[in-house]
Amino acid sequence: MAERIIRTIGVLTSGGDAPGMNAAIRAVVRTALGKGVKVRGIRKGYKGLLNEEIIDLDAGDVSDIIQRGGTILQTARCKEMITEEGQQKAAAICKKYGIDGLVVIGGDGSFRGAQKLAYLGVNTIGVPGTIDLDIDCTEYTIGFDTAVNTAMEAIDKVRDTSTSHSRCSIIEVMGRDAGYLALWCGIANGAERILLPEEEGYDIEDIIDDIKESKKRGKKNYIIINAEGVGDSVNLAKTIEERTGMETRATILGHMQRGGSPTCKDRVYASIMGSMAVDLLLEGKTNRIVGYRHGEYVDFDIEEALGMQKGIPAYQYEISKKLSL
Ligand SMILES: Nc1ncnc2c1ncn2[C@@H]1O[C@H](COP(=O)(O)OP(=O)(O)OP(=O)(O)O)[C@@H](O)[C@H]1O
Ligand SMILES: O=P(O)(O)OC[C@H]1O[C@](O)(CO)[C@@H](O)[C@@H]1O
Ligand SMILES: [Mg+2]
Repeated sequence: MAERIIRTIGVLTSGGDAPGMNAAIRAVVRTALGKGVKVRGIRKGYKGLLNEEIIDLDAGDVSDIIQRGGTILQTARCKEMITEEGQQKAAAICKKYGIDGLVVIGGDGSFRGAQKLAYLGVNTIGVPGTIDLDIDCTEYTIGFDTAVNTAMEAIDKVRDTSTSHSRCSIIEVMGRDAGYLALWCGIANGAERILLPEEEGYDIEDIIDDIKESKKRGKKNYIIINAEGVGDSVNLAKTIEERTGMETRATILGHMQRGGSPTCKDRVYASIMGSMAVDLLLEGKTNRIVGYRHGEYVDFDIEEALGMQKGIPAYQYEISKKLSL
């Protein structure tokens, strides 16, 4: 591919924040500056781009942020960016500010926006930053490791009190459309059940029979990890208590899962991916996302990346069931 001259790179974070986004921003800024390229930070994702909330970023602006959760640039969800007019306005603003390369740190939705900008002539590279782990072309997304560890630790705590009271606990983890957090917590916390948005409903009778059986076997608790996309944890708790006689509580972990200092893994992967995004732009690439596959950092065409459907690995799900006796 022919080299493109990139003089200014813009960077934004979009969609739900994810621990490690700051490490990625830092890597973009310092890699670009190291190559003599100017960096502009765009606040609040596409919303900030459309409102021209654009600042210059220097090496010092990203000091002391690698260990911080959230995103110093802030983030947003922006309906206007989904419209053609919004996309054209966004591309025109990039041109106005001399942004000839843009690094978009976010999830699948954010990449759709990046793709539209690429079609409108702004060179874009996506860096996967989402706690949902729901981008098929990459085995890793920034933030998942921190979020899953945060959820796991919280669930351990709920289990302590659940066991003490011989209760059933339904613990709702994030994931509107993606069940990876639920699956991993289910395995890591040794849950009796995992309810996933990828499945078509669940069999309440089977759960009730299983709880009754487990009570007979003398089990001291019954842990159900429920993904946000399945939801309705409070009503499910009421039904279970009424039908089994086992005291049941629902705990919705909520946004605490998205915060906190990133793990080592999130910091390191974010640093490498952020840096690689700049290298790809400088190599003349556009409309691509960075990924991690089979032990290597790779890049994919956005179209191809978003075309892949990420399902829950059936074998892993089966194992979670086998282990939850
Ligand atoms: N089809 C689309 N075309 C253009 N822009 C889009 C499109 N879909 C989403 N976006 C933009 O990307 C933003 C973020 O998308 P979304 O809310 O799906 O989060 P995400 O990037 O998938 O992250 P996460 O799922 O981790 O929260 C949207 O608010 C919107 O501005
Ligand atoms: O914070 P919001 O906008 O309610 O978004 C919640 C959604 O974002 C995610 O946390 C991903 O960022 C999903 O797991 C969740 O469904
Ligand atoms: Mg998403």
